[in-house]
Formats: sequence, C-alpha cells, structure tokens
Amino acid sequence: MERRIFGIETEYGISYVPDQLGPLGPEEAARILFKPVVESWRSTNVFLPNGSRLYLDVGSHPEYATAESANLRDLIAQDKAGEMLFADLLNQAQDTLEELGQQGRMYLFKNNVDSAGNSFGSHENFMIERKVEFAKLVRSLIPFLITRQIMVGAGKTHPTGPEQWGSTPVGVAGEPSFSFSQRADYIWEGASTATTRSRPLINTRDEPHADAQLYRRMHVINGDSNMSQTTTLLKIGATDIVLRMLEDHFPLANFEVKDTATALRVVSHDLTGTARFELADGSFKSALEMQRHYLSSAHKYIEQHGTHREDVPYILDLWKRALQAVETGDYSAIDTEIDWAIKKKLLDAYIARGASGYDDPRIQQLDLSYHDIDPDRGVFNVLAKAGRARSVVSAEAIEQATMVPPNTRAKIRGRFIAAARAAGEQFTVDWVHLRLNNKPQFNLQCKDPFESHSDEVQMLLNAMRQTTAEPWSPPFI
Ligand SMILES: Nc1ncnc2c1ncn2[C@@H]1O[C@H](COP(=O)(O)OP(=O)(O)OP(=O)(O)O)[C@@H](O)[C@H]1O
Ligand SMILES: [Mg+2]
Repeated sequence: MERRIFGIETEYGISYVPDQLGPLGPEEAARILFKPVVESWRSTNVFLPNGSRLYLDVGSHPEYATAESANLRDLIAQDKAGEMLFADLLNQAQDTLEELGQQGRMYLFKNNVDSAGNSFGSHENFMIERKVEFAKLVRSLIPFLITRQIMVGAGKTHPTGPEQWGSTPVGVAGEPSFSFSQRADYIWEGASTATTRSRPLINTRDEPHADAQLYRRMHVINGDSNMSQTTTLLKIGATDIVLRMLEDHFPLANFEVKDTATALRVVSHDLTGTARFELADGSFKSALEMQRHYLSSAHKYIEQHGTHREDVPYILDLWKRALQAVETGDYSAIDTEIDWAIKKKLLDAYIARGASGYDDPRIQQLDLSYHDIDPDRGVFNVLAKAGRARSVVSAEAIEQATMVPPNTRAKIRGRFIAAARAAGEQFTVDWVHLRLNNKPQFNLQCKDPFESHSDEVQMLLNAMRQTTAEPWSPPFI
C-alpha cells in the first residue's frame, strides 16, 4: 500500500515522590493530573482539536493516541505533541499538589516498565487493505518485529542480570546487564486478541477505525516507547517498508520462529546480535542475520519500486548504520539517533567516571530519568537540547501539532470539535463518528481516514457560524 495511515498510542508511567508527607498512589496522582481535562471537558476520555485522543483508562496509565497521520513527520510531531500536552498537565498538577499541601514531585515517564516490574505499552497502528491475506501478513511480519528491537529498542538496565529463560542462555544470571528493549521480556506470543494476560506482538482484534470492507488495522503492541524522534522514524518507517514488501508479495525468506517469547528475550539481551534462536523449520538464525536480509531486500524493493516517502533514504541509511553498530560494537555512528545507544553512551560514561555498574543506584536513576518527559529535567530532553540527540521535526512543528491536526480525517474531527466547543454544543466523537448530542440529524461517519474535507461537516460548521474554526489552544495550556 503506497499510502498508509499511521497512529501511535503511548501509555505513560506516573509517579509521585513525596518530600515528607505521605505518598500518593498512582491512581490519585493520575486523577490530579487529569483535573484540568475534567474541568474543561467533563471527562477523562477526550478527543482534542488536534485530532488526538487523551485518556485515562482503567488502571493509572495516562494515554495519548496520536491523530491518524498519512506521513511520518506528521506522526512524529503528533507523538511529541502528546509529551508536550502531558508536560503541561504535569506543571498544573504540581501547582494543585502545592495547593493541597503536598510537598513532593510528580513525574511522567515515557517508558514501558515500572519499578514494580509491570509493563505498559506503546502501540503502533498501520492501516492495511482488507484484501491482503491478514493471517499470512501477520505471520510474516512477526520475525521482523522480534528482531527490529536491535535497532529501535529504548534500552534497559537489569541490576541483577536477565532472568534465565528456559535452556537458552541470555547473559549471565546475577550479573548486571543492559538490553536493547524495555518491552521484550513481557511479550509472550505472536498474535492474538489479548492485550494483557498473554500479551502478543500483534493484537488481532478486528477494529479498523475505517471502512471495514476496504481496510484493516495492523495493531503492533510489542514496541518500546521511544524518546528519540529518529528512532521512531526508523521504527515506523522500516516496518512500513516491510509491510509494503509483504503486501506486494516481494520474495522474503521465511523466518517463522519456533518460540516467540524465547526469541524476543534472546534478541533483547544479546548486544552482539549474533545469538541464534530456533526457527520453526529447525534451523537457527540470529537477529543480525535476519535484519541484514530484511535490509538488503528493502534496498532491492526500493530500487524497483522507488522511494514512496521523503524519508526512505534516511531510514535505509540509519537501518544500515544500526546493524553495523551492533555488529562491530562501535556505536559512534548511531549514538545521537537510536534510543538504546544514546542511553548506553550516557550510562557507560558515568560508569567510566566511577559508578559501579548497571546496578549502581545512580545508573538506575539515570535509566529512568532518560524517559522523564519534563522538558527541563528529563535526561533525554536535556541531551537533545545540548545537541546530543538528533531530531526530525522542529520544536515549532511540535507545538503546532498540539493544536493543529494532520491533513487526514483528523482535520475534519478537529474542526468539528473546535467549532462545537466554540458554539457551546454538546458532542460525541470517536475515530469514525461525529455527533451533536442535541441535533440527532448531525450524526456523521468518516470512514475514509485519508479524507480531510467533508461537505457535511462544512455545512455544519456554517450552521454553527464557524466557517473557519477559531485558532485554538488547549484550554489547559
Ligand atoms: N484507519 C486507521 N488505520 C490505522 N490507524 C488508525 C486508523 N484510525 C485511527 N488510527 C489510529 O489508531 C489509534 C487508536 O488509538 P486508541 O487508543 O483509540 O486504540 P484502540 O486500539 O482502538 O483502543 P484501546 O486502546 O482503547 O484498546 C490512534 O493512534 C489512531 O491514530
Ligand atoms: Mg489505546
């Protein structure tokens, strides 16, 4: 599929660290965080005028789902806009805490594991055509998803080393270590409709958020949340290219693995990329061998079919450099572009200056602080400001994305929401539907996510005397 709709959902970790007074549980902290949202929208589950969805699900992980984007730069700007919106809510929560007499700090982390060892996710959404044989596409994509973590993982320290996994050695038990991925240890199977208990790589629940006759949504749930924009670009961009090859039946080796959970853990904990795991046909392959095959196939495919997105040459180049870095152990060519390498460089520098190792509490703290979304305190953000993390979109584009939807169906939704709010109309929206609660005749479906204009919505806006939606800024900024 040449054109595609993308979306990223991110669950954030929340914590409150008291100075003196008693602690605040994550659920209460999340409630305080969402106070301005509830005051302004009377709900903890809202679609914003930038087309995104901001919500607090069961449990206490605030979530931001980007608006549907048709290109990767819009997607990255939307993803980063989510961090900005939450950073702003965090500031306000801090004020509320002070008013309540609580002396302490609230934190939001864009990572995937909390201190109690619970995992939470970052989900990627890729629109695909219904006519493609879904089960086959899923089966063929899984080996790529298992091994791509060596390029796009967010990196994680393990103070007591990796847990031993079956008979497969993945590092030395008890010895502090570093892995490519945050999330790999928490995924149990290839594909299923489950999201929590036996968490799969791909969620196969059939909810296309589009015309179900024409489309499906590939819902990848095993990825790490990325701080680095270039890592997100590689993660989504390389997966898009592999999906294109599979959709076009471009010849790719069959790397179906024997045991998904084992393969994921072996790959994540082996920084050489060379540890082999068993495939379904009884042969053994390493992550590097498999990724080299995907990359060389991608080059051939792009030579034949052309670059379909402006960033494809960069994506292929970063993909190549990431594999070379893993192969040689020299990370200097990627250590401003790939999350795990940016993080590892920082941690290793601290260890070289005297920290005792990956189990040192200061190193543990740095590992966590890398994901702190506060613009001035978060370690990744501080590195980025110092020019040590490359970006894809400008700070202005990110700020704009907190208010302006991408040029897709999200634009229709965003204008509808802004206009209905300005006119004081009660409304109900989801990814597909737009409704005015008190005018049941206005009950619209937008089943084509590529469509950025709707005559019906335009008429409605006219009726609400909002031919152009007013410039809007989030009421909680
Ligand atoms: N047609 C589409 N194809 C691909 N992605 C889409 C499409 N429509 C919307 N999306 C994206 O899918 C994501 C949906 O997020 P949401 O959190 O609502 O997830 P969900 O999987 O539907 O439900 P939940 O998280 O509540 O289980 C968003 O990032 C959105 O941009
Ligand atoms: Mg979701």
